[in-house]
Amino acid sequence: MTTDSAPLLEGRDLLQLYAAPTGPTQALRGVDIAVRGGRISAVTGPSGSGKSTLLAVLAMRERPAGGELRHRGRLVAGLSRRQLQSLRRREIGWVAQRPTHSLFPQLDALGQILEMARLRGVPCDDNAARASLAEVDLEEVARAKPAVLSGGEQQRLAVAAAAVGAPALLVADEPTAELDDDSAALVLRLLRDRASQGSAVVVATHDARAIAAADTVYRFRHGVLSGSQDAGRDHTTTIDGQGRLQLPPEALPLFPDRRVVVTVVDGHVELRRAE
Ligand SMILES: Nc1ncnc2c1ncn2[C@@H]1O[C@H](COP(=O)(O)OP(=O)(O)OP(=O)(O)O)[C@@H](O)[C@H]1O
Repeated sequence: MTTDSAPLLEGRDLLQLYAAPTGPTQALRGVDIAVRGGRISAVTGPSGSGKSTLLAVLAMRERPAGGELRHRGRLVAGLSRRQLQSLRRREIGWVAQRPTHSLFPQLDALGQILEMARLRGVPCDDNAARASLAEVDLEEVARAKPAVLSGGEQQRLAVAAAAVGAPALLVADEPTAELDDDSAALVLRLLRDRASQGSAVVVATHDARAIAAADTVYRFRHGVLSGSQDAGRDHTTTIDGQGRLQLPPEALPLFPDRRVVVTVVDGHVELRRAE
């Protein structure tokens, strides 16, 4: 398990470029990030802001065009293809934005779990695999292949498979996007369980349910990390006669132009940046 003092992954000045008809798109522009075991990190921001790109770089599916990524202190760029392949297979769980992209089309749900365990070198028999499916309420489709599952079932299966054996790094792109509240709660509980077993969990998300479940929220804008916030820090403040309140200093970078959308939900108030 990675402790708080030693990040599992450290990205410095990460840059990613993609070719586009109008010239290169800078999908990541100088991103610094440290990812630690035992925590859920949520990466959020508008569509096209670079969330998926960051996840692909952190999961070592893409090499950054610039900057450096270290894994347990070691430069990822210095790993051989074989080392990288073995690291990805054994230590990194990946849930693609389209869940079928991280599933084996020819295997049924039970087979997905067993195959992932085999690749990862984790002991797993049929009973253990069925227990993994039960965590996301998929026991009844144990013999179904991805093509016949609903979008939400595919998504839950992709998360369950990626989470087999609590990999050191578990990266999931929009893991709750297709899910109703009950299913989202199962997935978020599973992610929390793996974090408590030591996994560093990183999700890209627009989903308030996933953001609320995270320990740290990173906010992205135009490929730049515009702020981060640790959960669980309560601040007591007063509201004046006109309804004004003072935000804590660390909340201010979340509202660079000082415009805020205020929503009253279920007896509490949410503040978010006006887009
Ligand atoms: N393979 C690619 N080729 C070319 N451009 C790409 C590629 N992948 C991403 N981009 C561009 O890079 C930028 C960041 O995209 P990315 O998918 O990382 O954003 P995102 O925040 O995950 O968006 P969404 O919330 O819509 O999934 C966008 O401008 C996108 O068009």
